[in-house]
Amino acid sequence: MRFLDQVQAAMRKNNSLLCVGLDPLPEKFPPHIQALEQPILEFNRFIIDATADLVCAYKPQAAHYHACGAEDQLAQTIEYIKDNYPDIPVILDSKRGDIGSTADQYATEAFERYGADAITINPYMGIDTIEPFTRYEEKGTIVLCRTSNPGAAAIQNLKVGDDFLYEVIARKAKEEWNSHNNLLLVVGATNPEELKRIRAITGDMTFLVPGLGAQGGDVEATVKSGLNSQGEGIIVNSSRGIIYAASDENFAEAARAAAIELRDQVNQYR
Ligand SMILES: O=C(O)c1cc(=O)[nH]c(=O)n1[C@@H]1O[C@H](COP(=O)(O)O)[C@@H](O)[C@H]1O
Repeated sequence: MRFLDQVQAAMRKNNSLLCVGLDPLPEKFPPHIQALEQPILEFNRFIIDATADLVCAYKPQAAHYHACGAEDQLAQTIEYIKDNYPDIPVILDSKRGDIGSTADQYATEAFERYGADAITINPYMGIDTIEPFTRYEEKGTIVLCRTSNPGAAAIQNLKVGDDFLYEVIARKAKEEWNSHNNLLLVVGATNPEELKRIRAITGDMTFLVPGLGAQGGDVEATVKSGLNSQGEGIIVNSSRGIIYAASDENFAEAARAAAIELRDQVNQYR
């Protein structure tokens, strides 16, 4: 099934626009998990089992695995989701971007080595660096448009003629880069005004919206600015706010409670 169909089916089945980010930091795990041979995999399994009926996607963040040499646990985490919760798509967040021949390798890594259903990429280098991902028609390619971080505006809100740079990206994504109908955009929840402008440019395109929870994005403003005409079109991510809701032996129950709370807050404004 194509990524966009998968994510929409999961949104409807679980009545949820929530994506849980799997951003492991072993020092934040409860001691009994830290002591295990594969702590990241075990931690992720608990989080996944506790939240799989509450989400429309999972998003492992690649640097959190690469930094501690845990690529095998990233692969096993994705395998675990595929084996146990095949209806929930996996977004590999690695924000790739390089010349075409190198991008080919990044696409092979994400989609074939890890079996991810979608990847985040950086569009800075242009169409020939995006195409190696979008040519995997069943997969989702999620392009950074207006990111959630404090420094984003200094670049992404530069004026290009009458438009902001992020608006140029949004327009190109819709009109030039989406020939396989499998492109999405990253738009941070910390910027509801920008989210509204990008929605106006892109029609019903789907966005990955990180920045709620730890980064302080406003749920009501995010949902009201981001929804498409179907009352969907946003995959709302929270990582730390859910997976580190508690760091004692009840961490999985706490993660579940935090996921329910955010899912319900989002649904309240749909
Ligand atoms: O592409 C992303 O996922 C992303 C884009 C963006 O603009 N801002 C952003 O925070 N992210 C990622 O989303 C996650 C947010 O984590 P929390 O702030 O803990 O919810 C991290 O994995 C970030 O790398």
